[in-house]
Amino acid sequence: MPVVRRGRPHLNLQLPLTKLSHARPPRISLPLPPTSSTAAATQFNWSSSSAPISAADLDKIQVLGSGNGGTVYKVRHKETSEIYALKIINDKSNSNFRSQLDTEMEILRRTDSPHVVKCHSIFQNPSGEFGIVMEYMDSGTLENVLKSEGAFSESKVADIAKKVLNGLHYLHSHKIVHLDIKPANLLVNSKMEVKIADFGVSKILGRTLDTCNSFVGTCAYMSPERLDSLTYGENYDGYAGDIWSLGVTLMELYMGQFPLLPPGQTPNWPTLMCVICFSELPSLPKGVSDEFRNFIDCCLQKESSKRWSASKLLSHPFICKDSIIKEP
Ligand SMILES: Nc1ncnc2c1ncn2[C@@H]1O[C@H](COP(=O)(O)OP(=O)(O)OP(=O)(O)O)[C@@H](O)[C@H]1O
Repeated sequence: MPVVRRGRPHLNLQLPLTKLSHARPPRISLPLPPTSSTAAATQFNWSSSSAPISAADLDKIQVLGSGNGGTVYKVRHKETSEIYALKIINDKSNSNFRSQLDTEMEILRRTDSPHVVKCHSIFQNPSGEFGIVMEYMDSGTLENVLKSEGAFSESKVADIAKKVLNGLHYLHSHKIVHLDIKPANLLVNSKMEVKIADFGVSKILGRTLDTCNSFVGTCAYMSPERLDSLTYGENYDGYAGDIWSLGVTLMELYMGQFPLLPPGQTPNWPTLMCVICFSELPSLPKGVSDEFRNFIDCCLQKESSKRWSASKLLSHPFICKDSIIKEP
């Protein structure tokens, strides 16, 4: 793969528009079961062992990273020696923050898919901090793998696409929209499993055809209808928004750099807006298969209704063509 990852722009943009802040979103009404009280969040446990995991059961080994939501540690269970990732979140006692945190925890509680990072337990410390005990993904994020190993081959991108699409199909069929699909939110392990993580801005929709109106997520991966609410209106199809973000993500994995801007160009709001909403999108370089090119076209349709759904994309020849592309 000749593409070298050069001058990748910083993608977590700080925008002057309050609507596009990467911070947790404004309060949203969600059709959640009655679990949003602190008592409900105090202790949840999914592990097969009967005893719930709490902070006292875990030794911190190292910090894995920190984001807007909190700090993630690699931890070891004192009794079983099992390794987990523990996300510690301070309850900021802010209703918007708390509402979205409840959603994130509710999604983690509800989901059980090999393509979504597994949550084993959620607890709350007496100090008010929340702890989310997740499966540990030992190769980190796809963003980090890209940084350290460079661009992926087409067949690897197809494999990743299939895994992420399975995860999105699972989420979408459970009426969950992720809203922040990007390499930094896709975790990998040494078995080459790829799992969707970080539901910090996600939503649970009441009905399949519900639309979204939250303006959070990482804007470089946002679809035209999310970026340009003046033209497209305030409501959008969050499912189709996730498919757009997947298309940008897969192009980035193949090209080794953020694909919608020339190498080295720092993304800023007007440039992204021009490229994503008003210009012809940059395409994949020469040499890729027709199936790959067509797959990306199906994801990056500017009109959201023309984008393929996750379930339809799972039958696209790019995903089902193991026999066509062979690793050298
Ligand atoms: N289950 C996990 N296994 C291994 N590493 C993880 C796991 N979850 C998170 N990490 C690491 O911790 C980092 C921080 O994750 P976190 O979800 O808190 O924030 P983020 O995605 O970077 O930011 P934000 O929440 O602001 O979007 C990730 O970038 C990743 O490197």
